[in-house]
Amino acid sequence: MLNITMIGCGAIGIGALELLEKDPDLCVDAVIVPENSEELVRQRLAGFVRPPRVLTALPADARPDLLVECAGHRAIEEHVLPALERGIPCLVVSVGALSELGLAERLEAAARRGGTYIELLPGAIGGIDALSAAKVGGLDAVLYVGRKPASAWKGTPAEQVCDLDSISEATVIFQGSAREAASLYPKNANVAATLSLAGLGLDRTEVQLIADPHSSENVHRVEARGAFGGFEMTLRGKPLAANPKTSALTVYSVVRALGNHAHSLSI
Ligand SMILES: NC(=O)C1=CN([C@@H]2O[C@H](COP(=O)(O)OP(=O)(O)OC[C@H]3O[C@@H](n4cnc5c(N)ncnc54)[C@H](OP(=O)(O)O)[C@@H]3O)[C@@H](O)[C@H]2O)C=CC1
Ligand SMILES: O=C([O-])CC(=O)C(=O)O
Repeated sequence: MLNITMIGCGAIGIGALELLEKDPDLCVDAVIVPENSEELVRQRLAGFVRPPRVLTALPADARPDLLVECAGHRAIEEHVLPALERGIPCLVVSVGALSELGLAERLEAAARRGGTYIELLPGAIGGIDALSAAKVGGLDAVLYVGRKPASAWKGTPAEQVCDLDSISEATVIFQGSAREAASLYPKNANVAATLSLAGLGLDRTEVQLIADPHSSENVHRVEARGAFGGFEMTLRGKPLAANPKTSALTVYSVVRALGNHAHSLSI
């Protein structure tokens, strides 16, 4: 049985914990959350058959088989980097954080020093296997179009581009490189960053972001061309009720990745 520590217990964390309870090969033994939400999370987990311990940091003597991050960019600095240094393998869902200059290299160096590895999860997007395989042969162009309900862009620079409450048509709120997209829209940068890391990098991956008052889904479209040929993919993700900015597929991606580490046959 794999012993897992999870960082963060919000929309993705709770969703994943509910599904993982049914897997006899996995045990989420502890969740790490900020100090001020410790009690609330303990209450949320009270109904679980095997409620994980709620902690604010990984104890010095803890040695989980895997640490899975479902928390946010700050948690990578606070928890993932030190865990890698200690030799604990880490799975990361806040891939957008790796758009920060130098962070990917620091994570890689920490994992090398710890003799372990860090795995970036596909989360809300699919086709990462095909894109990163295509990269081996050489990619010419990658375009990512992210379309979300207008309300999902509240609290972002999209508010300066249009009136999100009154637009009647789908409106392009950003067009540029994945690097610019990540700096302007850090909380929506996970898919763009994942595609960039798998493919052409942050500067050569083109991004278009759309606020769509008629959409109730997070729609991710990817087009790629290269020596392999080409592919076009549209993924229409249902948002999680607990956090509409996050697609439900992200929860399933976490559960799949953990299962793949525990089961004898994986795909
Ligand atoms: N790769 C992908 O495709 C996707 C990635 N994501 C990323 O996944 C992450 C989680 O998303 P989601 O669950 O929807 O977000 P939520 O806001 O619902 O949950 C985040 C949880 O992490 C906790 N947390 C925040 N900072 C820290 C920290 N430093 N240490 C420990 N716990 C912390 C929060 O606690 P508190 O409530 O106290 O702040 C909360 O419990 C986000 O970074 C998001 O950007 C999301 C969607 C897709
Ligand atoms: O659809 C999602 O879950 C999240 C998303 O677009 C992103 O963070 O890039």
